[in-house]
Amino acid sequence: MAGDDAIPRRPVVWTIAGTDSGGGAGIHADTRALDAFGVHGACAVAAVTAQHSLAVTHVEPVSPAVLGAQLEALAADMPPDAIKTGLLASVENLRVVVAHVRRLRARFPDRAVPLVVDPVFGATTGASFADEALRVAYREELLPLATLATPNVAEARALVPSSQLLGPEPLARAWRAFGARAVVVTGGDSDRLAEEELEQLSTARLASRLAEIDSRAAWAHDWLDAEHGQRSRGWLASRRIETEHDHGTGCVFASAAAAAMAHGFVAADAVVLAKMATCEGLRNAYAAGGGAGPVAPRAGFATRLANLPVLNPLPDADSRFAFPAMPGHTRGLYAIVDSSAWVARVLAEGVRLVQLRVKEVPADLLVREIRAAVAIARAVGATLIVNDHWELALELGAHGVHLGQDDLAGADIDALHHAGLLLGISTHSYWEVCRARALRPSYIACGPIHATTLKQMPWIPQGDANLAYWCALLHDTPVVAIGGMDAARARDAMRAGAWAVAVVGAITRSEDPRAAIGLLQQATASVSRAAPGSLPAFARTTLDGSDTRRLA
Ligand SMILES: Cc1ncc(COP(=O)(O)OP(=O)(O)O)c(N)n1
Ligand SMILES: Cc1ncsc1CCOP(=O)(O)O
Repeated sequence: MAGDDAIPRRPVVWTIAGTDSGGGAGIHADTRALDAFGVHGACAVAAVTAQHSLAVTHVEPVSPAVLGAQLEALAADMPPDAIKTGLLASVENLRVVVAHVRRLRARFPDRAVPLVVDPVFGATTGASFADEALRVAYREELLPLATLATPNVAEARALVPSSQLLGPEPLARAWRAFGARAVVVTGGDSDRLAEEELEQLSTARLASRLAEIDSRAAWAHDWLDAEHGQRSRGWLASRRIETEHDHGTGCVFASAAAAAMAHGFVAADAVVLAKMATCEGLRNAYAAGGGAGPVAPRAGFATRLANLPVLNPLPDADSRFAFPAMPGHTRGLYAIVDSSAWVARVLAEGVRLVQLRVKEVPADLLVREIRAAVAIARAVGATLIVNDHWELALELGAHGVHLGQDDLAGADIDALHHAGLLLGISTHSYWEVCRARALRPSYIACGPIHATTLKQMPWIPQGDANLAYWCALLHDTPVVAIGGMDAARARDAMRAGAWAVAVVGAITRSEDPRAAIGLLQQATASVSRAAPGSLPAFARTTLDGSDTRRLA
């Protein structure tokens, strides 16, 4: 039957996994996660299990012919926007999946057909689902096709020889070497004191090590290692949700990531959304049977700030930073200019938040420019932010620093914090927002909101809907909107909830900068935020993960 044009087509996700007679894990958990993302879940049963909340009593793979028939039926009418594999239970079934993924990718060369591999080698209740032959087949045949693999620490170790003492970081590296494009090792915070370590610790060190373990235990950590033009690596941490009902957590997490990929997100962003959905699922988990009840994700998971993880290079989730709040007079127009002369010009028009963004000038000129800009801004009580050059900003007395994601690793965040500088950080997507939030900056810049001609960027413009979403989600941090702004767009951005609107070209490339500044000031002054009517359930992707050309 032809589709109704008024009803949007939902992305299709195939889950190829096992049934759970108890309704907690496997395909049942997958379906709950897929529903929460508004995708259509189709399923191919690879194995049937008899289980309840306390034990698995029987596991039987379906025949390769039965699995193949289901996949062929799906391929004929509802080809996938993403695939997730769970319990496959036999080498033969794994090979059926491999053949189908290869065939689909050959049939749709223009899209990635993302594959999320959730290796199910055993149940939390103790049953083993995999022998050595199946583990080898995962390593050699399925993982080389994976867009994302989501093992827990035990599963990750099961494929890596002599890995019993390896932590999530080297394990993820090893799995990427097997061919998985991105890996998240879940539950990587099982930071128990190993006996060897116990023997070596002095009494004084033991107390602080135990305190460290205790504070980490309040957080659930997963190690992310992904690449999509940029490398995103680090500990994704969210506050642990106390519940005994966590059956199906791994299935929900992996299916949620597949659903996010079906919406076009790259792996790093998909993993953040998956963690948010899993957190929501744990909040909403319930009892069914005598053991752990099922995790129950639901729509709206990505609108709750408490579900948003932070992304840190170290597994210490409690940020030791809290950068100063933006002064009240910085609300509204944020001019970005490339010389101290321009700083003087915009401040003369009444602008009170200005960024000096100077690229590629000799070091002595840079020092002169920053020093002059600081003096001009201080003379009129305006706030001067320096882009990139954090050491000079510190040394020469700027009010703050703006850093891009690529600048974060090289900057001495402790020194900036200690000196009481304002800190702004650029973000363009979920994982970047998580990384920025780990530092509790003074503001988070979201961009590009509209297409910009200032520089080439890989990101799809976010638009006002994303901006409104970010402003609502990040309600504890001022959001600065940037990218392709003019007066009308600046007003819309303020209505969407932005603290300030950053503008480059509409000022510095204007034929009449004075008039342009006047219009921008009017547009950003005392605009009240629109009532949050229909905010999106989650932000639209800014890096199209379904586009194989970008991923290559
Ligand atoms: C307010 C604001 N937002 C974003 C940027 C961009 O910074 P960055 O990502 O470091 O890119 P460059 O400006 O260095 O090209 C900014 N400067 N200011
Ligand atoms: C640096 C930067 N980061 C995101 S968009 C952008 C460019 C903003 O310039 P313009 O206001 O001219 O579009």
